[in-house]
Amino acid sequence: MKMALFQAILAFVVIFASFALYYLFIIKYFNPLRHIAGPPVRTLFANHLSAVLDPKRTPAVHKHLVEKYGRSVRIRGVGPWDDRLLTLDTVSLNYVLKNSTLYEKPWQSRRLITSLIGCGMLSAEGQMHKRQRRIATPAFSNQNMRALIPLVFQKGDQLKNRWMDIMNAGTTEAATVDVCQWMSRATFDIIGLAGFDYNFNSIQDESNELFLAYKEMFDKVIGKSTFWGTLASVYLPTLFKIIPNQRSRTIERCQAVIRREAGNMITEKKRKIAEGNETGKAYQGKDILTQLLTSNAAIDIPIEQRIDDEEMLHNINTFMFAGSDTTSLTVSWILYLLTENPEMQEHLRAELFTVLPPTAPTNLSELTEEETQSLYAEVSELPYLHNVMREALRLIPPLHSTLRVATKDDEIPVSYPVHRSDGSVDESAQSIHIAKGTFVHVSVEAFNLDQDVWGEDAWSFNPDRWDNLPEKAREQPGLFSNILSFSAGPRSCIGIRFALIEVKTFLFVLLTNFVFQSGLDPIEKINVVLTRPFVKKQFSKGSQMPLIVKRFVRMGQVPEI
Ligand code: HEM
Repeated sequence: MKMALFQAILAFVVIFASFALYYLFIIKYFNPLRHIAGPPVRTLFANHLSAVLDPKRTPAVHKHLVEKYGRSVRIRGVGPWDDRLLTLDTVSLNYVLKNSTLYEKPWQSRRLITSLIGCGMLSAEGQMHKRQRRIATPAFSNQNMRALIPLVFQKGDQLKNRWMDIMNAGTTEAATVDVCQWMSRATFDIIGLAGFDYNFNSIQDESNELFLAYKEMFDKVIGKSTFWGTLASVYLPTLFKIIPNQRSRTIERCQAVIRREAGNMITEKKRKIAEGNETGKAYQGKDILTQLLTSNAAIDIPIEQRIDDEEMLHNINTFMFAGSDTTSLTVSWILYLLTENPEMQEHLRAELFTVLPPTAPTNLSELTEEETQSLYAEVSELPYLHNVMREALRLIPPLHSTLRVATKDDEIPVSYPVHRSDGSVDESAQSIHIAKGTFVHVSVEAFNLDQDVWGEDAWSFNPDRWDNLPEKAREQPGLFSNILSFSAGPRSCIGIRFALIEVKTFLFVLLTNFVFQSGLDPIEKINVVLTRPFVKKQFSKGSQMPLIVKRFVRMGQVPEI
């Protein structure tokens, strides 16, 4: 008996050791990427992840990599078994993003997303993703997005009034405001109402249980997680089920609240739709959930193409996750960039006032629906506002980079010479051979900041560049304005129009009422799932962007009391 046990343990140790040896020392010699040049790896477990993911370093790192190793670079991922391709070649990037069945999101990123928000559109793959995207697409139509505009103005007003209250409570006309936190509350409110007809009311008061559950899950778990903690949760999920830690307990607790509340939303909506069908007065809900349920029930959708309540719930979570912080960060970074460039802030404010009728009420949400639509139509056409927005999205894309994995052996086309690991340069290379299972690192930021494309000043904030783009930049593929901030191809951002309405409306409302100035604390960019602002040396306090906000008084106008 003892002998058998000893043999079993020995066999386990031998098998484990063989696997470890194979993954640590041998597998890399089978990876075709070994022929591609890349930066050295100094120790067995060293990697290049922080160098290519830290937005404080990446512009210089990418520049250095291109100069030294060309535009197709082999980098080291988590360990020696994970040599990946970092491509800074537009043709390769375009190919990878457009061929989304060949280049999927890796199971590791999908497991991480799924563990938080379920298998909705962000993490689903294959037929499941196609089905979900098809059902959701009508909800993001132009018409539905137009219907959103009055709501965004209303939330813009609420935020403005809260800030006015903060100023009125103080002795001066200025206050230090954590723009990032407030914007996050505003975008939560909007996605709650526009997405599910659910009022988080978080601009007014942060006590809603569902709001707190989302906030806690996203802020405390994502915003403060460590690299190794995240890695452990991806590779050893069962371990945390058996021995839960604080992170897994928080997620479980928050998810229970979310499941209960989101489940109620689905049941209630279905009831309203069914009631409308019975009474012949079709339910007119304009929110995304109603649209999803309606398009899911459309007669031209075959039964097997429909999504069930569980997937519906995962997509509610997905919209909360994908549709709130991305937009609030965009507005926050724009305001930050405008504090760094006060003359641009003034120029933009002057432009915004050109479309604000002098007779307009202080609260623009008091305008009629028609007036609001026509005001937004003018706002959306303002050229400098558009330039400021796309320049900020170019310079600080909320999603710094993303990852894809090859689902079979493939040849990725290239448009630049390929540097080989033996030091030679293959000027006539047409493609790079990539093995099934290899990761491709897609750097959104590197694409947007490429000096070869955008010019020497590519790393600086210059909204005027959009009036005279270099030809190379004009030829860049991308879903929006030749940049990659909303990605490209079948997995690109479905909420882009939603986001643009929010960003422009908030800038309009806030900049016509306030002047923004840098706070006392220096802000830095840190990549925690998204590129977030932190006060320097205050990482443990979570993402924040304290700016000085002053009431803007137009000449001849008396400030509100
Ligand atoms: C400025 C704001 C936004 C930015 C910069 C942004 C950016 C992106 C990017 C880069 C992706 C691709 C992710 C990847 O490849 O891993 C994406 C996907 C997605 N976004 Fe956005 N997004 C924004 C706002 C929104 C909003 C407001 C919504 C919803 C209301 C939304 C919903 C989604 C969804 C559902 C996906 C997954 C699409 C799919 O895989 O088919 N996003 N977004």
